[in-house]
Amino acid sequence: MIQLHDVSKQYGSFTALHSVNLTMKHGEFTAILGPSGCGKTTLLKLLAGFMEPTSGEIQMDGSLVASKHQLIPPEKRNIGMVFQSFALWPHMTVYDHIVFPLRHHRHTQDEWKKDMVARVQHVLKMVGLDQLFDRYPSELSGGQKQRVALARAIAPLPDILLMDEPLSALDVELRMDMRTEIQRIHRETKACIVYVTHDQGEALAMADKIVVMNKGKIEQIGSPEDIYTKPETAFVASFVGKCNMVKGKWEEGRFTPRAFPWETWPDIGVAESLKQEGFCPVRPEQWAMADESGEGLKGTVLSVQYQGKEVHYVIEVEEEKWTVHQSIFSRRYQAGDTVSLAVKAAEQQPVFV
Ligand SMILES: Nc1ncnc2c1ncn2[C@@H]1O[C@H](COP(=O)(O)OP(=O)(O)OP(=O)(O)O)[C@@H](O)[C@H]1O
Repeated sequence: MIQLHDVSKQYGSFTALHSVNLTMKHGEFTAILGPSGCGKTTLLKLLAGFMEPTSGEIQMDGSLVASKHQLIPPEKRNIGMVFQSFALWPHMTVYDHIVFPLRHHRHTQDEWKKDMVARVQHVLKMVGLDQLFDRYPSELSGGQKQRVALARAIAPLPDILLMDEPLSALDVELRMDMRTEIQRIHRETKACIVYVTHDQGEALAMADKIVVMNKGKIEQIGSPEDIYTKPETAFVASFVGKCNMVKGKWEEGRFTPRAFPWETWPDIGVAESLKQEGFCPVRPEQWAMADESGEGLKGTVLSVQYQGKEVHYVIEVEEEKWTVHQSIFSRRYQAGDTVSLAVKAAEQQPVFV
């Protein structure tokens, strides 16, 4: 188990992390999600032991590994690391890359030290590279290089696997394949994975737990479903999935939009904190859209995009622009049409609330 207690990190006078409290359990897949510059890599570097916090403490399995006065270096922690840039050694073959950590990682099991060839073969099979053991990095594709980096990190079976945007250098299709691969490796190794990304799709698809960060602070911690369906702050609502933040007033479990005081909407699972701020976050797929004679708020279609399974509309409602997704089987509208928008009742919502 990893525990961060009130961890802050300053670079000179700039505070990159503000009093972070976080627990990551054995075998848990945690995604650290946030925009560029929010402090994700700083958090990962602290977990790896590349630097010490300015204040606060980090514990691993109950032992103090980092504080202002103490720092257990990376090689003494049972961790593996995978970076966006692969960081492979050009003069070493695939085989050499996997043997290296087995020789040097102080937590490698004795059994594997005795028969490293067998362990390398096993790990290369896990990542689908057993046929390419004698290739050099220059003879591999981007996806294969990332698999080598992954195999090198998991070979000594670390307790903790730290991954910093490991898929961002790969093309879209390969990224999808590698997501499945990483999930399988997680199941097989049962490592505690800390996965840094700014890609919400990646975090929602893979993680057991998502930590959403903004400006060096944690905004929300929760399961992918919780983060998506019950965002607690306006930032989380709009960063994780496109959310329309409708302003208004909550009274007796119903919401009245400020611009349309004659309307009231049901509670579709809105967090208390957002109710207090006077927001109703509505996901693009939570709108029911009808023609201008229908019930609800009136708006004008600004743009229409066909997306295969859905049609994405931007609707102008009282000078605000809202995003609305409708199934391709629903009635189609054109730019310039007047439409009616209502929030679907909870039982009609396409997502769990
Ligand atoms: N060594 C440093 N000295 C000064 N400021 C730094 C240093 N390293 C990072 N920062 C600043 O700290 C903040 C957090 O940086 P960090 O690299 O942790 O962000 P990030 O969320 O990983 O961003 P990205 O997704 O762009 O990699 C940024 O504003 C960055 O400019």
